[in-house]
Amino acid sequence: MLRLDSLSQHYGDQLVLHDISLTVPDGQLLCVVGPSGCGKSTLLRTVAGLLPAREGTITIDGTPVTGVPDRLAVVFQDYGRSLLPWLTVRDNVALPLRRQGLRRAERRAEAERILDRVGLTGAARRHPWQLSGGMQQRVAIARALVCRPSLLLMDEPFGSLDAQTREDLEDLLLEVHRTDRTTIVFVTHDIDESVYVGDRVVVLTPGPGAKVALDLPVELPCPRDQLGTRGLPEFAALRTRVGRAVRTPSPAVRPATPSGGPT
Ligand SMILES: Nc1ncnc2c1ncn2[C@@H]1O[C@H](COP(=O)(O)OP(=O)(O)OP(=O)(O)O)[C@@H](O)[C@H]1O
Repeated sequence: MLRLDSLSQHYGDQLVLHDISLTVPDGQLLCVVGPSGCGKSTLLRTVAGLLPAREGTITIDGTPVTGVPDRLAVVFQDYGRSLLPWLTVRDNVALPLRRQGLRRAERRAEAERILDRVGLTGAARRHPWQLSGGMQQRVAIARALVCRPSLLLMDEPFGSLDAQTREDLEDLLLEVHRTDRTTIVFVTHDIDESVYVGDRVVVLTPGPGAKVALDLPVELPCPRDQLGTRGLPEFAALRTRVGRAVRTPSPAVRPATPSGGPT
């Protein structure tokens, strides 16, 4: 379980996040949305242990986050810079396995297994620059999954992809999540995307000093379907609530209880 207690964050004297408390139960896919510049990426960087919390605490299964936690993986929007161009796709994906002491053949076999899973069978020997943007982001997702993370942080991972590729990768993410039940914190500025992929959507107020404006369970039927789910009246109602919260921030609300598990 990921838990944020009264978390505040600053850059120098600039207050970015103020008094954020959230509990994310194991296996939940939590989406975080909010106006540009409110501090969504800062929140993820703090949870990832890349920035020390200025005030408050973050714990994972009761252990305080004081550096980059074990079994954490992060996927960023900028796949072009996160993959190493001189390595093959397979070796990019296998890279995190070096720390686990596996032999090269074992690392490669595991990487190929994950590549099959993300729909990149046959791409193992190519280089990232020989792939489309969507394929490169699939490689980045495969690399994040190869160590079987217990917590996956995603920072606008599909933000620079075209609409069709984005939908394909949203469905890939949902499929992976349905199978692995990894806890995922997914930052997006896309309100529809947050409702489509999330078990729960948290909206932050504009900064400085962003707080939780809305904490909303998403109780849409699973498995989700791009046309069917987005056509549901419940989807439209949730999207409207999230959209209103993004545009007209309401006073901070109490966080959802841990019992609000995955749908
Ligand atoms: N390394 C940094 N040093 C100083 N200020 C920073 C740094 N990174 C971000 N900021 C500032 O902190 C605030 C929050 O930035 P952050 O990137 O977390 O917001 P965001 O909600 O993810 O934005 P966007 O939706 O546009 O990606 C902004 O005012 C930004 O300018």
